[in-house]
Amino acid sequence: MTTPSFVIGIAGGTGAGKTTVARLVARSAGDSVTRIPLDNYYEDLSHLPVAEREGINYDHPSAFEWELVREQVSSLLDGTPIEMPNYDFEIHNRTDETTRVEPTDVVIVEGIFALYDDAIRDLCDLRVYVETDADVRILRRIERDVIERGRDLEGVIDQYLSTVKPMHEQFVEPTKKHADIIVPEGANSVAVNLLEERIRAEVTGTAGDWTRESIEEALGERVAADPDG
Ligand SMILES: Nc1ncnc2c1ncn2[C@@H]1O[C@H](COP(=O)(O)OP(=O)(O)O)[C@@H](O)[C@H]1O
Ligand SMILES: Nc1ccn([C@@H]2O[C@H](COP(=O)(O)O)[C@@H](O)[C@H]2O)c(=O)n1
Repeated sequence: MTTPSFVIGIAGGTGAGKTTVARLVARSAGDSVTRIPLDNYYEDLSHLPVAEREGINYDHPSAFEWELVREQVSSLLDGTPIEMPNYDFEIHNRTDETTRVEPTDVVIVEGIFALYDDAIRDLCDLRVYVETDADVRILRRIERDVIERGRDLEGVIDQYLSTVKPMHEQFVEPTKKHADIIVPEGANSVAVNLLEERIRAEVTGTAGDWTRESIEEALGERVAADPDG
């Protein structure tokens, strides 16, 4: 394993296709990639009855245990395994089990707020925002929440209008400005192939960042010095 790992943050609205992109990209790199879904880091709400947990705003940044996210991503980058929490959407809480995650060459942090927290964003080497129209996202979400997350149609619509949509506009969408790459629609084969290529280069040690010297070499001409450098 290379140390430090290469960290990719994949953000975007609910239903945009973040998980799909992360899974497709991770699939091609096998054991060299670890996926850290931010959903696993919703605050532990065991002290609240289920009925009260149903009413929580899960689209506000304060719903997440950021300290634990920072601590666990940093541990992986230091080469230390973590016990990642597991989340159950049907009971709106973590389960009693955790998943042991070993450090790997590439770590993908994925979730609506993957580009929100300054510290997590700073740990990312590549920041991706998956952008999909709101109407497509809500249609995808209705299907997924009813089939996979034990929700009913009325509940999904109420939640969308009361919290998901306004929080997306206030907190999620503005993080797009931090992205290096914007991926349209989710499973976009061109974007997924490019990300796979980049991961392959990281894993095989053939990736490189532009430096003034390498830009000059590529362009065959002198470039202005970086005022910060
Ligand atoms: N390009 C695409 N075209 C059609 N459906 C897609 C595409 N990308 C993702 N999906 C589907 O959209 C749904 C939501 O995707 P998911 O990755 O779970 O979104 P997110 O993690 O952003 O909430 C899934 O059923 C997924 O298969
Ligand atoms: N108990 C919960 C926790 C979260 N949500 C919703 O999940 C969405 C984020 O997950 P995506 O896979 O869609 O990115 C977020 O919009 C929360 O509203 C929930 O419904 N219940």
